[in-house]
Amino acid sequence: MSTPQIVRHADAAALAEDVALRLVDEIVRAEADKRAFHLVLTGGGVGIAVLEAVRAHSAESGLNWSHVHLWWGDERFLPDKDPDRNETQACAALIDAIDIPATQVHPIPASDGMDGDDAAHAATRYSRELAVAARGAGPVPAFDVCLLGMGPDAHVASLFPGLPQIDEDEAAVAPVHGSPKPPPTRVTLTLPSLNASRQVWVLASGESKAGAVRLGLSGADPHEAPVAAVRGTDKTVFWLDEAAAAEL
Ligand SMILES: O=C1O[C@H](COP(=O)(O)O)[C@@H](O)[C@H](O)[C@H]1O
Repeated sequence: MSTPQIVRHADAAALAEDVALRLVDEIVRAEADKRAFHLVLTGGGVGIAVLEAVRAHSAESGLNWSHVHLWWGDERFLPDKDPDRNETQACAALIDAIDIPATQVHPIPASDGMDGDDAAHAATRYSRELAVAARGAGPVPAFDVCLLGMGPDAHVASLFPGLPQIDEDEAAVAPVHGSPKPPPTRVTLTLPSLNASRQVWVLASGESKAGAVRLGLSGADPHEAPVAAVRGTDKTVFWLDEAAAAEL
């Protein structure tokens, strides 16, 4: 488990641009090393802004996506193509514009998919897909980079303060009911899955996130501030703008 590093930028635009450039570097390095690159995507304002910036750099540089796998840290359990699904937003921001094999895009099932509106079944289905990709090396692949937006309440993925999923240590993926942020039903990777990532990148911009950033970096109880518990095996980076860093 790694000690968090902090990278500060003037504003959200500069933050998204820098994260996008670093991500492109990581993808290029994996290609040079001839290895697959497993990337966990996030929803939320900065997370989607990062994907838009990656799209621009991908087009400029002719980035090769053939070795990249895209996963999601959480999903709002809504029908396919619903504009509030993290997948729908990621497709509009990036995925529809890149040449990536469809079999390497791994969305969390929608509420009108094979499992109907049963979020528990959807979570089980996703954990099976992760296990297959891990090829026996564990319940999930060792993700190369895990992007995590963070709410003002210090939630990451769909691990919310006061909800039980933070303590889930067996299932790789969990259903969430009664989320304080709409929609109430979600599906989330659990803490052991997120923390199997080589690099965890927490993205936060704006003054509403300043208190949560402070908690995330000061050893707070993960039941009150789930962001305090996410750490990569090699590296953890909190990418902040000045407003989000104001209480450090
Ligand atoms: O609902 C969600 O919100 C968070 C953060 O969103 P933001 O707009 O406050 O940045 C995101 O991390 C999560 O993936 C998503 O489902």
